[in-house]
Amino acid sequence: MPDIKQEEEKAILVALELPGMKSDEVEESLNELSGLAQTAGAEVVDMYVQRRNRPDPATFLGRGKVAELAGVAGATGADILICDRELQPAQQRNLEQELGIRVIDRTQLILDIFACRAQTKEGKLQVELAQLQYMLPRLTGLGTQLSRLGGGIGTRGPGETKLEVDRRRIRKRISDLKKEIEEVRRHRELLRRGRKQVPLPMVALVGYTNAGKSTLLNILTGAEVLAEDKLFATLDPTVRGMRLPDGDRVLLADTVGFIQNLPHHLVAAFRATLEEVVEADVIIHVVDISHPRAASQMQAVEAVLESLEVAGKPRLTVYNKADRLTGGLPEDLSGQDVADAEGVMVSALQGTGLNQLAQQLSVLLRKNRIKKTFYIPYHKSNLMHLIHENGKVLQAKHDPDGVEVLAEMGVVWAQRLESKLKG
Ligand SMILES: Nc1nc2c(ncn2[C@@H]2O[C@H](COP(=O)(O)OP(=O)(O)OP(=O)(O)O)[C@@H](O)[C@H]2O)c(=O)[nH]1
Ligand SMILES: [Mg+2]
Repeated sequence: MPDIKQEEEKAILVALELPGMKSDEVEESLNELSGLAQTAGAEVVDMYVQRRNRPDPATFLGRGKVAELAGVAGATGADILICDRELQPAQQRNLEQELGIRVIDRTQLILDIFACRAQTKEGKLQVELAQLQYMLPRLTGLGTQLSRLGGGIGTRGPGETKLEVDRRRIRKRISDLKKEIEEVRRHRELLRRGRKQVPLPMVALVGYTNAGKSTLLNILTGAEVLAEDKLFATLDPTVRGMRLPDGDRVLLADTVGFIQNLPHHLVAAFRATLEEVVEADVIIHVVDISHPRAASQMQAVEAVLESLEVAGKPRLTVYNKADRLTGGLPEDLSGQDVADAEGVMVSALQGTGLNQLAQQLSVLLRKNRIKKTFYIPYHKSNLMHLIHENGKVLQAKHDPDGVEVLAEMGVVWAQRLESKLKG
């Protein structure tokens, strides 16, 4: 088949170092942006960090830097400038005007990657929704997102009327998309309920993008999820069964990778993809222990887990890519950090440490499953579903007012049931 791929776009990357930021963190974030740009198919021709007290309200970067970049853009034949921070619509427009090339920010870049990678219907709908929501407030005045890319004569953008039509169309599409997503979600909810009939514990693999979650899922379950050295290889959740050494079966769910500075509305858009995490009984946090910024990646993941309100769930930390640890632990991670977290070292690639992983998972599940007797009065018998969905009934004794149930279920659910019985 002929290769019809377009020539790679040439990209210049810029970041601002504002007061209070650490140089090496700005640098690392810029490197990550470079990885994202390459994932999106761009060739990075230059990277800049500018120190400033605050972003220039009109052009984000300072005057001098803008002039310098205009020269660089000409000399390198760059097509696009990517900023490692969310740009105001006006800043974006002004920069484009002054540089004469396309300007986007980290959010748009991530959205672009998501757009290329989403496989399922739900994933695609979510990406489109996030893109439109991002675009809507940016549709203002001269030179809009929809029209300004023409170049040359006639690039002055549509008049207000056309703009209003565009806005209305986009709002309509947004509301249609929301309905469609709701539809798909209901369907997934049914699937999930189906899974709960078989009361298997759900274990969610979470972690920074590229940590090796999909590779781990594949080797543990024999699945064939695309795993590659690109950021955001996985956008759609995959769930597979896995048998633990003691015979227990669990469901293992792969999830979308997290990343630093992932804008809030993006996290919201992908909430559905993260439902597996919210629903999970146990969370496995996969860490790329060979990454120089392993500790700050762990913190970024922690922050997302907190925002999903699942930070308190039973947790296992898996330090992956142990095969690449030739020179000791990454610089920002102390041995103590590793020792403190309940964790296990593995190499998903070479298949080492997997037995310990399975064993620790068994222990964790046992520890967090308890047998307990509840008295459920008939007027609260709707609460029985909590047991049926999240555990099993071992014995039941009826009397005129209710039923005494001996149940085996996860601690989390047992606590929830108890508080509902009291309240
Ligand atoms: N050396 C080494 N490489 C690994 C290991 N596990 C995964 N990788 C590589 O790391 C890269 C990313 O792996 P994935 O499994 O796609 O990572 P992921 O966490 O699913 O990434 P996203 O879906 O993008 O969030 C791939 O090139 C893997 O081959 C490991 O134990 N050792
Ligand atoms: Mg993956």
